[in-house]
Amino acid sequence: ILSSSAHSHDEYQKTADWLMSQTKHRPQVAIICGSGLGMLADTLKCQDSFAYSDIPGFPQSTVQGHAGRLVFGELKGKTCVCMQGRSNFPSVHQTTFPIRVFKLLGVETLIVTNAAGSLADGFQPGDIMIIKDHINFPGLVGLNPLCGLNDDKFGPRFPAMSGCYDKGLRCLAAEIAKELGVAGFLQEGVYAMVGGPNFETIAEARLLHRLGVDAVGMSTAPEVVVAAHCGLRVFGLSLITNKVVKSYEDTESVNHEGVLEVGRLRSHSVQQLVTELVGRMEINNNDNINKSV
Ligand SMILES: O=P(O)(O)O[C@@H]1C[C@H](O)[C@@H](CO)O1
Ligand code: HPA
Repeated sequence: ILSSSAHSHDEYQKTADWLMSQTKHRPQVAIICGSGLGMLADTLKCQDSFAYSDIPGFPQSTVQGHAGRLVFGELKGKTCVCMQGRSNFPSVHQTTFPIRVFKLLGVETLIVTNAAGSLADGFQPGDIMIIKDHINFPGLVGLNPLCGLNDDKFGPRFPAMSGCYDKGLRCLAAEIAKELGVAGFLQEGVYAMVGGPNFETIAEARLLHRLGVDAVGMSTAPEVVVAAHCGLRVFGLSLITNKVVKSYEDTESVNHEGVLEVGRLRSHSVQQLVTELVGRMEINNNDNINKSV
């Protein structure tokens, strides 16, 4: 993360141009599939898919449980691009590189999903949390993808982040969850990104709990910051895969395999929820390719 350096506008444009030369799809919605949630990409119709390693300039997936493919296709009548796997730990600039490429492709809405541990007392493993807001701990201490020279073509130097998780989409998702019969394990709350890769100590977990964090993970906030900066509408879901250990009496401990296992158990519901949301969300005409940037 510390060795990050910003990309030039041309680098994003080159990758976007390459993708537009390889696929006829012009996506309106981009979906980042977190750990164990990558199957959504397999359900896209009329797919064109690309290994990250074949896409000029694209960061590689480094997290176990993440496939490392960019998949274009149709979902419920909307053109989507899915990241099947994210790269959590190279640098914040590399991690967020795809977001600006999506903007240049004409995407207007970003959906992010992740696996997270819960701090909130009422949350259980298997719950799905609509992200209401986030605390970007790495960002607060300067590990922020917007650090460095600002690219005014994407957005302002000092962007607002209040309201960066779209309220309309959050309400729509809650309605859909009721209809799908999954409202019983739907939550809404604050996601905190920590730097990882180690899971929290008990003292850290207690601190996060006292700060009002409902769920903690090691991703998502940088992508959302870059998306909000360039004017994308954002919706986020955390799949709660474990309770974060907050007591010295507790003998359980978290591990990544357990995170992936719960991810797999609930992935179908997350997939259904995202699919319906994409189907029902309103999209402005897909005519913003290269307009505001
Ligand atoms: O991409 P996500 O955030 O789902 O990746 C998972 C959750 C944590 O960030 C990390 C450790 O389990 O992997
Ligand atoms: O407990 C956790 N802590 C941090 N990241 C996570 N990702 C899944 N579970 C966790």
